[in-house]
Amino acid sequence: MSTQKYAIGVDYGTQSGRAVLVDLSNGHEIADHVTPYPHGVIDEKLPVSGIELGHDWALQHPDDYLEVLRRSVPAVLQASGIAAEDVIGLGIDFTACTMLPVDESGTPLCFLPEWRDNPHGWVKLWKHHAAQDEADRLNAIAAERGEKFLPRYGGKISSEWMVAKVWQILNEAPEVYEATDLFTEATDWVVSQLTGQFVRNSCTAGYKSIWHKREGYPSREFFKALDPRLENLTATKLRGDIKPLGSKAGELTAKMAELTGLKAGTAITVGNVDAHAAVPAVGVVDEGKLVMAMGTSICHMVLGKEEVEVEGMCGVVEDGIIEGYMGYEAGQSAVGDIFEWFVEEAVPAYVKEAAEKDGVGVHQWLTERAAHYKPGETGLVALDWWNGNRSVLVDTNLTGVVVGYTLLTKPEEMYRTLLEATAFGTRTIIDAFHNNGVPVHEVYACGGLPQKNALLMQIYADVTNREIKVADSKQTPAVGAAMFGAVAAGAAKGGYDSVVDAAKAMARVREETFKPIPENVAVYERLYAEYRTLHDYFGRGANNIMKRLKALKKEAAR
Ligand SMILES: Nc1ncnc2c1ncn2[C@@H]1O[C@H](COP(=O)(O)OP(=O)(O)O)[C@@H](O)[C@H]1O
Ligand SMILES: O=C(CO)[C@@H](O)[C@@H](O)COP(=O)(O)O
Repeated sequence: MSTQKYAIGVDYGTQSGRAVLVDLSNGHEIADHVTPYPHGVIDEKLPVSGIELGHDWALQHPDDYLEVLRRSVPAVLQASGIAAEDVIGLGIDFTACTMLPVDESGTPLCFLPEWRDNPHGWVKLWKHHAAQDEADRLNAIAAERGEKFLPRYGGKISSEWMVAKVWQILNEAPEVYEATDLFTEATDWVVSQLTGQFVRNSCTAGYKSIWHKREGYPSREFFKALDPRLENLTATKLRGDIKPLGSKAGELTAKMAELTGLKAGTAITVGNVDAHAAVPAVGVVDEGKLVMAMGTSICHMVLGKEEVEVEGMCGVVEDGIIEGYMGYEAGQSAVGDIFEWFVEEAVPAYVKEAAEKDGVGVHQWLTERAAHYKPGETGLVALDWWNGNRSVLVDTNLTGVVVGYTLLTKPEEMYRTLLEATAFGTRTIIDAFHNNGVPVHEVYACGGLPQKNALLMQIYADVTNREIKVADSKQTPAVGAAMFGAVAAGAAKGGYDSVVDAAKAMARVREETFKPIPENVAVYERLYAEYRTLHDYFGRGANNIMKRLKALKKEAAR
């Protein structure tokens, strides 16, 4: 056994899961391994039965999560050559609210033949948006009752979150609701598979299940007002101990030790959310610094001392990110996903052929050409609502808009416009925090996008007029998860006693930063004003055309 100690972080993203083995003395990533989910995002048909899913559905297969443990954990152990006894802790982070129904033995209902062909027996992925009716009703009832929790969630509970999703199950498949012993976040379920015991984590409970450190869940009366059948939800199907981030959920079972190659008894920390785990991994453990986890979507995280109200934020949770601070979260529900839509669905054949001929990906081909344009030169501006608007409008029924097309518009101009639109979405969020008592002085970026697209990052620096520091890590959330794993192991075992200590030793950002270019900032101020006009016009009820179009579409599909 060496004195040098390590931890493993496993990051469960939207398309894949990845394990990273991290040196606890300096945060260096010794080995990483990605397992694409065999079933990916299930949004058209159920596996096996081929049963068609409704509009706005997004499911996953829980065995895909175990597959990541089966493949990626042994792979990082093997690649690193580190002895299993020197890996003292493991932490996971996940997309959220990604939830599933399980029976008394903790088995996902979709594993059981009697529920396999019912879409409600499966994991509902964070971006499952088919519980909007329930979310709308929940928000109306909470507002009418003057529920104190509502302002903590920016005035609206999202259809992506636990209660809306549970209520959808109850409404559409009461038999599945009945057969469910627990509704659990996927992050808590995977931890329970590792340790053999079920504990919830305070982060997802706080941000996604309306739980409060001092006040607990909303009252039974509130749930009864939603639906009498939900009156006892929190004491029954949402029951379970809720432990703070970094605490030990349990130890690795012998069965899981065999499956992963780790030692039985390795400390396993409670589950965490991907974006939240990334915050200490870039060294942010105090106020004024906003962290963007940039991938298919963006989560924006910032710490504060006071609890204040910010329009449309996803939530403020005490100790929700770092102990001793109010953790604020906001987000954009599609960013990389919009660029991917463009590349997959809207690019002419000549672009794909040219990219192939040049031996580069379509994103890169478009980006190289888009970089030749100055801000404003495309004559275009867009609203980034391809997957609704998470912050600050909190409305999944909003859709995308591009203004300014002409017969001369080029694909690279459209691509640049989409990059800019997402930057304007982020600017709206930063302004909402900064102008309402949660100052944002510095911006940090992590996730896949900062590594993939420097033009995008420069646009973000120019649009937000803030310098952006980028994580010096390919897998920031996983490194954060490993840090929490090291905290669960504790300093006596070679880990850390707090995540602040872990961050001091292990967090890293690159030296090179993206600095705002004054002449770009000036033009983007003007373009941003145009964006805000469109944003308020289409997003705040002056013209509900997006909703009318969606309603027509639904009617036509019937
Ligand atoms: N060169 C690029 N420029 C901009 N976006 C890109 C580029 N290459 C891939 N993407 C986008 O990156 C997203 C994936 O980001 P990543 O951080 O790897 O995933 P995840 O959010 O699942 O963790 C996809 O939505 C894809 O469209
Ligand atoms: O909503 C949250 C966190 O609160 C994320 O899990 C969700 O946006 C998915 O993130 P990714 O785009 O997969 O990184």
